[in-house]
Amino acid sequence: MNDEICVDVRDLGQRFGTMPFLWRHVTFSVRRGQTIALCGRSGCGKSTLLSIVAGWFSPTEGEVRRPDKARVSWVFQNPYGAVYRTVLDIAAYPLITRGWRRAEADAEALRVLAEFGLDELRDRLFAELSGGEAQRLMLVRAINSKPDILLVDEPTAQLDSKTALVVDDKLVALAGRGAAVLIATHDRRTRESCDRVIDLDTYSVEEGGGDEAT
Ligand SMILES: Nc1ncnc2c1ncn2[C@@H]1O[C@H](COP(=O)(O)OP(=O)(O)OP(=O)(O)O)[C@@H](O)[C@H]1O
Repeated sequence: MNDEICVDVRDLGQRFGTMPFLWRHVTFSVRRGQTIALCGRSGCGKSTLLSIVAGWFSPTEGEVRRPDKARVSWVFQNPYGAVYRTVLDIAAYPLITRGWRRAEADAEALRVLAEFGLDELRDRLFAELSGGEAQRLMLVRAINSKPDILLVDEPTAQLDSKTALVVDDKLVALAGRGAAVLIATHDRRTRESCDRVIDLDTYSVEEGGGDEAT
């Protein structure tokens, strides 16, 4: 696995209208294999930064560089769409779009669903899932799209602590398979599982996860 830079954030600043800047001069890069936690109080702009990295809108200042053809996948707090499709359909879909045959895609999707404790829900409609189940399903879908860059917003917010640990482990494992992973989180354990913590409140960077950056 190479350690190519997948996300290169240079001197980023964001404000909405005449509001004060959420943050300015934010600079960091994420290599394949790295996990980064974005932290800070509610409203400090974690989701906004993820959206800019995803390319959904241009920042007020600075730029985000990504390698050409990098595959970006995201798991956001409120997953829209797919409400009347089944769990298995949603999990298998990214494999089918990558050229897998239906039966093989279903088998692989079921395998990953089982890792997240969701295989018994295979025939449920998305609309019938709890918040935590829906969040985990969107994570399975993102993993099955084999992203170079995975952006995740509050992956453990709606989960019990045991399930949250499983999700933290999966995110680290995905990075281990060569993805650059950025996670917006309030969860101390998620933060501790990451290689680096970026605190958007104070805008500071801490290597090695763990203690709160001050
Ligand atoms: N398109 C927009 N127009 C105006 N204001 C916005 C827009 N998007 C976000 N904001 C504001 O920018 C601030 C940062 O929002 P954001 O959702 O990024 O915060 P967050 O750190 O992810 O919060 P939380 O931890 O509660 O999810 C908030 O005050 C929000 O209301």
